[in-house]
Amino acid sequence: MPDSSPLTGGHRPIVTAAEMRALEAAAIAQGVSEFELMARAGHAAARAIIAYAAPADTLVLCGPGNNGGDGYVIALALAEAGWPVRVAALAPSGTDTARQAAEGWTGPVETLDKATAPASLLVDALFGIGLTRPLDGRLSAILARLGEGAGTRVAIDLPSGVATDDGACLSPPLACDLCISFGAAKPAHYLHPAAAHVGRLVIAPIGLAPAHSDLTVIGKPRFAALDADTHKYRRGHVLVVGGPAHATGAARLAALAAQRAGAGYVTLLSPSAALAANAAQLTGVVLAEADTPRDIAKALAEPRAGALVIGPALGPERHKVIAALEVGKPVVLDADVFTLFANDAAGLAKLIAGPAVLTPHDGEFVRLFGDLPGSKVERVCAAAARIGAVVLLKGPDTVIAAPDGRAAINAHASSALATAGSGDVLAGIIGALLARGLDPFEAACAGAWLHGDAGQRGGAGLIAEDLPGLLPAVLADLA
Ligand SMILES: NC(=O)C1=CN([C@@H]2O[C@H](COP(=O)(O)OP(=O)(O)OC[C@H]3O[C@@H](n4cnc5c(N)ncnc54)[C@H](OP(=O)(O)O)[C@@H]3O)[C@@H](O)[C@H]2O)[C@@H](O)CC1
Ligand SMILES: Nc1ncnc2c1ncn2[C@@H]1O[C@H](COP(=O)(O)OP(=O)(O)O)[C@@H](O)[C@H]1O
Ligand SMILES: [K+]
Repeated sequence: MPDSSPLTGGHRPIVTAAEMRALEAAAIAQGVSEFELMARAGHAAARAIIAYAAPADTLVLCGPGNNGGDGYVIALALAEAGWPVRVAALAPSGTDTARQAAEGWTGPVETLDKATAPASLLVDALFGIGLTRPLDGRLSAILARLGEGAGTRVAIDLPSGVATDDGACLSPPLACDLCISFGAAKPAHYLHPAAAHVGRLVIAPIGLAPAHSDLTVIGKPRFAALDADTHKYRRGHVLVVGGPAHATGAARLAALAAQRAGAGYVTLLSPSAALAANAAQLTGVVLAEADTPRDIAKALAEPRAGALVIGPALGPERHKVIAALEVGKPVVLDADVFTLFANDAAGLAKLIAGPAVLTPHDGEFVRLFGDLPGSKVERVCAAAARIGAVVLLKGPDTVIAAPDGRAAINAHASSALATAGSGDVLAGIIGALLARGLDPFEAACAGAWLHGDAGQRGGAGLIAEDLPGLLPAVLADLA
C-alpha cells in the first residue's frame, strides 16, 4: 500500500461571464445594490493600481457599460489620492449604475478619439465581461496608440477585446502589465491567446458569495509528509515502458522524473535490444528486460507495482499498450499511444480498465479525438467524458479534465518548458503521483504544477534533462 494518501490543495475557482452575473445577481438579491458592487470594485482596483505603480499622470478609458462605470470610480479614487487623472469616454454611459458612477466623477470627460493624448499610466475600462463583438478598427487603433504611449497599462476586469469564456482575442487587446478582476478569475485570464495580455493578475474581493465552479486554476499542491516508517515500495513503485534501441532517452527521462517526484522505486521495462543503451545511462532506476506485451502485463500485475507510464518513444507497440491497460492499474498514456490509437478514441476507451491520465499535446489530442468544437476547456472536458479518463492537454495553458466534469487550468509554468523531452518528464512526475495514491485528476493537476515550477526555476537555457534535478527544490518549497 502507498503511504497515507497525499493531499493536493489550493484550487481556486474560475467563473464564466454567466456565472459571474449569477453571483452578482445573488448579492443584489441579498440587498446589496449594483452600485455598491461597482464602488467596491472600483475602489479595490484603485488600491491595486496604487500598490502597483508610483503616482503618474493617468488616463482612464471608460466604455459604455459597467466596465466603464468601474472606470469612473477608479478615476475619482485615484484623483482623491492625489494622482493627476484624465477620463476619456467612448460613449455616454448606457446603464443606470454606470451613469451613477459617471456622475460621481466631477472632472472633465474627454471624447475618446484619434486626438486623445496618451498618458504614462493607461487604465482600460472599456469592456469587461459584456464584450460581445470585436472592437471596431478605429477604436482598436486608438487603443493601440495610447497603449504604445503609456509606460504602464492596466486592464479592468479583462483587457478589452478578449472573450471572457474561451480566451479568444476578438480584436487585438492591450498587452497589459496589470489586470484587476473582481470576485473570481475568468477563463480568459488563463487561456491563451488572451492570457498573454493579462500581465499580473489581481483578484479583488467585492463581497460576493464564494464562487463554486467545476473549473479551477491549480494552486500550489500540498502533500502529506512521508510516514516515518515508510519504505521504498510504499512511496510508490513506478514502471516505465522503454522504447527501441535507437530511442531510449524519452523513457529514461520519465523514469528519472518519477524518481525525483518521489517514487521510491522505478523500473524501466526495456526491450532486450535496448538493454545495453539503457544500462549505460541508468544507476538508481532498475532495469528489467521486457520484450513482449505479456512481460509488461506481468510486471504491472506484481502487487507492489503502483503505476505505469507508457508512450514516450514507445514505437509501434500497440499490443504493449493493450496488455498494460488490461491489468487495470493506474497508467499514464503519452506520446506514441496517441499515434497508435489515432482516430480510435472509442477503441482506447474500451481498453482503459483502471485509473488513467492521458497527456497529449495539441497535435496528439487532435490525432486521438479529432477536431472537437468549443473552447480549450470544453474540448478537454468532452475528450475526458468520451475516453472515460483524465485528459491533460499540454501547452502554455495546460487544461486538465476528469470524466466527472472537474476541470482545471495550470497557469504555473514557463515557456522554458517548450523543449523536447519536457513532456516525458511530466509523464514521469504524474506516474509517481499516481503510484503514491493520488486520484488521477489530482495527480495530473499537481504534476502539471510541479513540472511548471521546475520550468520556472530552470529558466533560460533549460533542457528536459535538467528538470528532474530541479524537483527536489520544488518539493522542498511546498511545505
Ligand atoms: N458582474 C459583477 O458582479 C460586476 C461587474 N462589474 C463590472 O461590470 C462589467 C460588466 O459590465 P457590462 O455587463 O455592462 O458589460 P461591459 O463589459 O461594460 O460591456 C457592455 C457594453 O459594451 C457594449 N459593447 C460590447 N461589445 C462592444 C464592442 N465590441 N464595441 C462597442 N460596444 C460594445 C455593449 O453594448 P451592446 O453589446 O449591448 O451593443 C454594452 O453597452 C464587468 O466586466 C466589471 O468590470 C463591477 O462593476 C462589479 C460587479
Ligand atoms: N510556452 C509554454 N509555456 C509553458 N509550458 C509550455 C510551453 N510550451 C510547452 N510547455 C509545456 O512543455 C511540455 C512539452 O511537452 P511535449 O510537447 O509533449 O514535449 P515532448 O514531447 O518533447 O516531451 C508540456 O508540459 C507543455 O505544457
Ligand atoms: K477592460
